Amino acid sequence: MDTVFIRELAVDTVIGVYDWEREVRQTLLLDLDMAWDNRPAAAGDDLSHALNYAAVADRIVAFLGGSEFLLIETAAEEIAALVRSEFGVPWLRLRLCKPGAVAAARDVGVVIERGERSA
Ligand SMILES: Nc1nc2c(c(=O)[nH]1)N=C([C@H](O)[C@@H](O)CO)CN2
Repeated sequence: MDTVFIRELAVDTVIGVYDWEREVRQTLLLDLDMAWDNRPAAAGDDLSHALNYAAVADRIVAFLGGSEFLLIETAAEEIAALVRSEFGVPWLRLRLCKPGAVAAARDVGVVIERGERSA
């Protein structure tokens, strides 16, 4: 299966378990790989058959930007469910990063895979 991807999508949101984190907005970075058969879009040179990465990115920014999750695990799970249900994506891998959350680390985060990836 082909993929359509998004790299380092930056979204400001309320996220975190500590009291101070409920009072500020922090930037999360998202990498997303989505299984999609790209041949119909290519054959017709037609966006209507493509998985529109701009539409997916806009939806994630709107959803995550308006959310107030405690854990990045929960945010990742909800984003994965939304992308799969609203865009018909059969499989995805989502990496959600919270840069700066651990002072001595460049980055921390989670990676999840959901759905079935056909050959
Ligand atoms: N596995 C996780 N560990 C931690 C999370 C999280 O969302 N998932 N969150 C925090 C705090 O909010 C932290 O980011 C504050 O710096 C700690 N550990």
